[in-house]
Amino acid sequence: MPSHRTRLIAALDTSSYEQASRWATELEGRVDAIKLGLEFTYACGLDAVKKLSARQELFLDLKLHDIPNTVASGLKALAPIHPALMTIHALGGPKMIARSRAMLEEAFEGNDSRSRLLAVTILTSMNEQSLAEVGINATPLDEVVRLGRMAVRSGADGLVCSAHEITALRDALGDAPELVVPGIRPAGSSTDDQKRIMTPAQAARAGADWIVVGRPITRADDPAAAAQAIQDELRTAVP
Ligand SMILES: O=c1ccn([C@@H]2O[C@H](COP(=O)(O)O)[C@@H](O)[C@H]2O)c(=O)[nH]1
Repeated sequence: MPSHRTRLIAALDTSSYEQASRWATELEGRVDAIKLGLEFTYACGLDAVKKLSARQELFLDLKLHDIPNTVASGLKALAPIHPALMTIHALGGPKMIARSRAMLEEAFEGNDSRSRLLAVTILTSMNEQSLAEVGINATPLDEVVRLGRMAVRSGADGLVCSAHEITALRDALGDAPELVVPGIRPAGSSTDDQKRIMTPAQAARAGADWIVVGRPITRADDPAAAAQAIQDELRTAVP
């Protein structure tokens, strides 16, 4: 059983700067980082991302997926925001991942706190059937481990995966890659569009470095209390 602390990231998915700012304020001290993604960034822009992340650690989840030069150049443009974590899609392949990592090393010039590169494996909204729909005839588990090995070998600092794949990824890759885990649902909450889900406690016991929780926090009547309940669950899950 893992002994390290699983940290909580709140996904602030909204197109409203005021709403995101309210959540960030309410959640300060109750979450370990905030995640801003496509909705907020496209609607509010990168200056708003920078402003909102001034007080808290930032996971900038833009899931870049393009040819190697375009993705690496995109990351270079994002580097001045200095997110702790940024995402690209593992399916972009080894050259795209290697160029991205090299670009981050260059942009941060050996700075120990450079942004860390996460490769998204298989989205947690997909199951075996959805993989078959895009022509991948494999289980999510096998596909995540296959992509995870390739991504880490190519330079990813960590992976985005579901909690169901953590044990297999640790067996294959050891403790070093940072595993960031969305698809988290406290017992009894709506699954929404997520398919490969686990509770915060289950993900912590499996060894997640970070869990990502959006709607169970942001749609709660009291987001701060919802986040605190998840932190309490994480703390008691692992002795
Ligand atoms: O495979 C993935 C990759 C990223 N996400 C992101 O995490 C949050 C989850 O939000 P919930 O409201 O808790 O479902 C969301 O921002 C996704 O873009 C993911 O869910 N799965």
